Amino acid sequence: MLKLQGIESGYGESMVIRNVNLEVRPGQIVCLMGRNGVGKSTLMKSIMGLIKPRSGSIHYMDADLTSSSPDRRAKSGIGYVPQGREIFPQLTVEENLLLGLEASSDRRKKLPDTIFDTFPVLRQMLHRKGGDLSGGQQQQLAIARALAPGPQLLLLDEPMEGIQPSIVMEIEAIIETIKRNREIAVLLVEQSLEFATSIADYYYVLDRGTIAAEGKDALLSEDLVRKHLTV
Ligand SMILES: Nc1ncnc2c1ncn2[C@@H]1O[C@H](COP(=O)(O)OP(=O)(O)OP(=O)(O)O)[C@@H](O)[C@H]1O
Repeated sequence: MLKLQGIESGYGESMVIRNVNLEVRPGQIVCLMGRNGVGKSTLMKSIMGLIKPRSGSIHYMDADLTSSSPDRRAKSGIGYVPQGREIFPQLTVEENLLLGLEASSDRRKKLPDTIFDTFPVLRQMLHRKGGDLSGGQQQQLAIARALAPGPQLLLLDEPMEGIQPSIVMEIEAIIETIKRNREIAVLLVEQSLEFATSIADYYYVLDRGTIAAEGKDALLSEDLVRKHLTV
């Protein structure tokens, strides 16, 4: 459903992503791994159109999105949770969630009830300001906001970063539920090898902007981990 071919992108003079080919199939959980600074977030932003690739193509569900705006990509059914969450701290939880609906293709105005079944804590906090939530609750809000318009593909950039272990488990459980239902595909940037290898249908290891390894083996070889993943 998502296919990147020969993607090159970067900032100003510096090229960060080089010749990346990557695919996500319907219902798959695909993990993108790699050390800090290798370009994982840059690749996610390129998929979302927040950075314009210098070459290569991005296809999603038979459409060529290579030159499309971020808004068009979101309306095509790609949800995005950036690293650092980027919720609106001055807006209430409800207002943050309603903003997520802007990305729906059918102009839906009402939040789906399933959002609150998945994230019950958000129902209790509907009228609190986003900025007053804990880090873990903000992450849940960011994921809920991305799910509200009903995407078929969810891009999650390090959702477990900087949150307490009990919430990590909740977020892992949400990703596991998504995997069980197979209705949404996920491209997940994940630092925890243990979780990534337990959940991934397919993985890519990025090193200095290129794909250094890929596959579907649940267990990554020690050699590969030492070469491309350990600090
Ligand atoms: N806005 C920017 N302007 C210029 N260079 C940037 C910008 N954002 C990131 N970079 C550079 O691009 C390279 C890749 O960064 P990126 O954030 O994509 O890596 P990452 O793999 O996601 O790392 P991390 O796990 O630390 O988030 C780094 O060298 C970084 O310094």
